[in-house]
Amino acid sequence: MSTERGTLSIHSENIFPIIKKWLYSDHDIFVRELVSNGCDAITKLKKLEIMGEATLPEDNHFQITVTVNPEEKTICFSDNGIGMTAEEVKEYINQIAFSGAQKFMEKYKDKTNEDQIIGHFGLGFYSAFMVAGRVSIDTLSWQEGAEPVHWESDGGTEYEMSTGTRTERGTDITLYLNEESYEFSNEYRVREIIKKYCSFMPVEIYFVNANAPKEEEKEEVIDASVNEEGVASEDSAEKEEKKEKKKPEPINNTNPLWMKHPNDCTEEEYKNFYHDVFHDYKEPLFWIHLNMDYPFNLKGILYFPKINTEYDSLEGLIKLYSNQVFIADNIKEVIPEFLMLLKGVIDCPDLPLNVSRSALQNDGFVKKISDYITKKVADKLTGMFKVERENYEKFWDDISPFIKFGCLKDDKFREKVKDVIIFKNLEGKYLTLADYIAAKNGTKDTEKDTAKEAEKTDSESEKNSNSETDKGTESSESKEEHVHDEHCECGHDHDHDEEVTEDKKTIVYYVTDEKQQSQYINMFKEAGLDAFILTHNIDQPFITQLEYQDQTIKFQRIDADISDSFKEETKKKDQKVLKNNTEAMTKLFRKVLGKEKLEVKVEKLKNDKVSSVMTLSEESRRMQDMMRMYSMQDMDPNMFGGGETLILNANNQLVQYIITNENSEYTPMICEQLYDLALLSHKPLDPEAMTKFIQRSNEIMLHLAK
Ligand SMILES: Nc1ncnc2c1ncn2[C@@H]1O[C@H](COP(=O)(O)OP(=O)(O)OP(=O)(O)O)[C@@H](O)[C@H]1O
Repeated sequence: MSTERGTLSIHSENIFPIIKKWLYSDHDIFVRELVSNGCDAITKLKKLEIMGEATLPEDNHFQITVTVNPEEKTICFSDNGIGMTAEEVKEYINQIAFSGAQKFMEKYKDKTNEDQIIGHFGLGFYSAFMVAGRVSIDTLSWQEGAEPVHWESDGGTEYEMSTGTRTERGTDITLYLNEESYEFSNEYRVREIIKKYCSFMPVEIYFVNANAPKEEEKEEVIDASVNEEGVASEDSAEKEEKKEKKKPEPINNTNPLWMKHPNDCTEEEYKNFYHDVFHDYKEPLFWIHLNMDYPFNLKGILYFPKINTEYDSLEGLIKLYSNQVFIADNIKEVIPEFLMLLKGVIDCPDLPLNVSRSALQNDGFVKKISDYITKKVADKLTGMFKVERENYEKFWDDISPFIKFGCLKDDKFREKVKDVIIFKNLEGKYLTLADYIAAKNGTKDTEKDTAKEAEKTDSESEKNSNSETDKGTESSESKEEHVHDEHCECGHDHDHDEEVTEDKKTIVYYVTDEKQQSQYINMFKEAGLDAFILTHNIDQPFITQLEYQDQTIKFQRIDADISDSFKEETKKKDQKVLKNNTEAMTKLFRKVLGKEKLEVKVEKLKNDKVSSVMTLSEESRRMQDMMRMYSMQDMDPNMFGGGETLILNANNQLVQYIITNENSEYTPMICEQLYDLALLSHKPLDPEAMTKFIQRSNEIMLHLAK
């Protein structure tokens, strides 16, 4: 073939700077594009062989080799795939590749947000010009009698084509790097990029540094130094064996775990894969192997990481692949937001990744994928609740933040998991809300209902709780919704549209800080009452949602009020005395403490060891919490009604003392101490109050010593 020069079929001379600008943020993507092209070329030839059109030599071994040459500042992508004839180079490179690039540019030139281009897919071969001033192709088609072709272009609109020198089937793409892109001839940089994008590509990838000393040379150097010291060199058999061992290894894993059938994967493999991919030294709690081929193709593994510690950020990592080619991390259009707390891989070859993110948001197909993933996670959880309750409870503290987050974010998910949400009680046992209400109301019927319901939901989910192969999801979903319509998870016999007045609501008590609220916890235990431990930040919005969903329940922190169970039954006569005492003590405490608005109440509590208790109404506390969250501390919490009440126990000796000795010299000191003690078991004292409390405590001891 004589040398042929031509003009590429693009109309804009300025295409390069524009494309470079667009791709500035991730220049390294050209590696993925060129390795993928090699992969495609090999896949095409494999297909031809299967179809009986191509015959390959017996020792054929498909592979891609990436060679960097730091001295010459080049990087070369070599494959032994289908190759191209001169005609094909003209068609595929001169026309298709360049027109693809032009289309890309036309589509995005007016967009100002780089984020809108997802993964920059569809740029292919052209992306080489992002980093190279000159690119050459050396290719030999698989077809018999084909002539090798050499093509090159310096990134303008001109190209040159001539007969090449390649003697083996396949294609070499050589990039002569721009000065600002020399990093891409650095071994470690390129290894890192290949690792990022190509770790799981389906063809073996080898890496070569053309400037590194050859293995034999290295060995000779070692041998020479050993001999100088008079040590006998190894015999040739041993050398051969070593050479065998040193055979180059591919740098990728062509058969990642998610591509295997779930039944063929061992627990150890799942764990190893997790450690390798996510570099998390902790063990994952459990995982879901997604394996679906109808109505869309999706494979993947989702891991539930251990996220219990306060210091861990609640941020997961979901890697998205298309046919084993890495696309991007955490694409929130595909993965439901609340599942971003998980770690995992999703491989979905059908995803339309060459469109903008905003288009993905409205893409029905993407929505289906997202729904499918949500459903699988919900199925796994309901399955575990039913079949592996012990494990489920063991993992609960770790997984509950993300489940609650999911309930807040996703109605469908909440519908599916609402009956398998459990709460730790004061004894450290895990109950559902229905269990708690049933125990409180003295009925056990609802427990049966919940179990039945979970059973129904579960029987529709896959049998194998760790691995599922799915064939359509629609029918089971609609059935599930039907089940939930019939039963209400709250455990009440009622119509949900009915307005329930505040006093008729079932109160669900909870603790937010076991140490701080220990005095109340003890009182609760003594009175045979139960409460849930809800210590996570997410719990507050979560219980607000539960109350909204079920108007018959009301969550109340255990220090919000003094339950009737703590009080002695009082006769009419006693009540009058208590009322008078309350009036007197209110006056006294307001005066001593200088708190004009302080609410004081004298009650007869069963436990006479308890002297004073502080309560803060649930509404006021939630309001204060909210103000704290939005940094509105400067506002006066009393503007929402204060809500703090000091309860004095008329059965306690100390309280009796101040009631009968209002004018004693010790009374003011005792009042202050009782107030601080009550406050202490309710919330931490501010620094000034704490200093005073310590001083006063010392004074009291001094009085004792005298
Ligand atoms: N290594 C190769 N071996 C054989 N043919 C190749 C090779 N690289 C590119 N081609 C041919 O050039 C064409 C254009 O490549 P290009 O990468 O621009 O687009 P693409 O691979 O078709 O799509 P994509 O944009 O998804 O990468 C390919 O379709 C293929 O026919």
